[in-house]
Amino acid sequence: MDLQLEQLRLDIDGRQILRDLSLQVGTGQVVGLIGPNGSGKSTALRCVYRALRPTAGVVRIGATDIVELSPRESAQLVAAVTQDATVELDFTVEEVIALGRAPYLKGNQPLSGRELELCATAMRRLDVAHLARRSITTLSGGERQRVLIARALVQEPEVLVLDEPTNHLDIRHQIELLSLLRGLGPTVLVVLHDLNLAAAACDRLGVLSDGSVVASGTPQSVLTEELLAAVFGVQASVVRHPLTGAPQLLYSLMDQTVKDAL
Ligand SMILES: Nc1ncnc2c1ncn2[C@@H]1O[C@H](COP(=O)(O)OP(=O)(O)OP(=O)(O)O)[C@@H](O)[C@H]1O
Repeated sequence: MDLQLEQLRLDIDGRQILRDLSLQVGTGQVVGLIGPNGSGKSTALRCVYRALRPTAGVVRIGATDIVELSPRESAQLVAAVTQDATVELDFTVEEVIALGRAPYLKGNQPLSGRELELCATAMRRLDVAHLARRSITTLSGGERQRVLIARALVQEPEVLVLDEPTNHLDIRHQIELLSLLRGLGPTVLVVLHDLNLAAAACDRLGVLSDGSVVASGTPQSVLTEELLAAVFGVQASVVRHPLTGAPQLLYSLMDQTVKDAL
């Protein structure tokens, strides 16, 4: 199903954090949300997984306004991998991943054979099968991140939102994760800071600045030297990846000549 953010506005303590934010993610597409620190990326995602209710505007999945859904219905449609997910309880990795099925289970109903296979497949895809019996509290940041993504996959959502999922991951796992997102099935909205990885992994990008989408489209159309200067305040040269043709950015460190040019 497609995901639509329609004219979202969010005010906190009299300050507009999101202003008329509109963005569309087509069914099965991977759309990257990029923008400087504090531009509203995490806040926009929070509106999608209902941690925040916008002051105005609508988030739709297919034809459904998500505020009309029960928490269980919503958890069947949207899975979120967030920065602030805390897993303090002393659960094993396989128990944490199995929790992804909670929106479908009643009471203490055990997982079916199909659900156990789903968990095993997600563990293999995220390279955490060897950690199955370990306590989640003993994992490294990157291992833990991969477990939380496996749990989100097990949820079989229509829409998957991820907030900087490559944080903590080494470069191999960053590339593996972003490659995985592309063939996954659900509609994906992902916040990324690494613009080169965003260009490689996403069908489209939405650029946030000061709570609004200031540009959206293919990475090629969005990642221009002018936009990078105007929105991020950096001077970058845009070249083509020699194998894929995706835009890739080469940055210059800021000496006075560069600062003067911006
Ligand atoms: N609960 C809150 N109370 C007050 N201000 C908030 C709250 N949540 C977010 N903000 C402010 O809203 C703005 C957008 O925050 P948000 O976390 O969405 O930005 P971001 O684009 O995800 O930033 P980053 O790249 O640094 O993670 C920031 O200025 C932040 O300080």
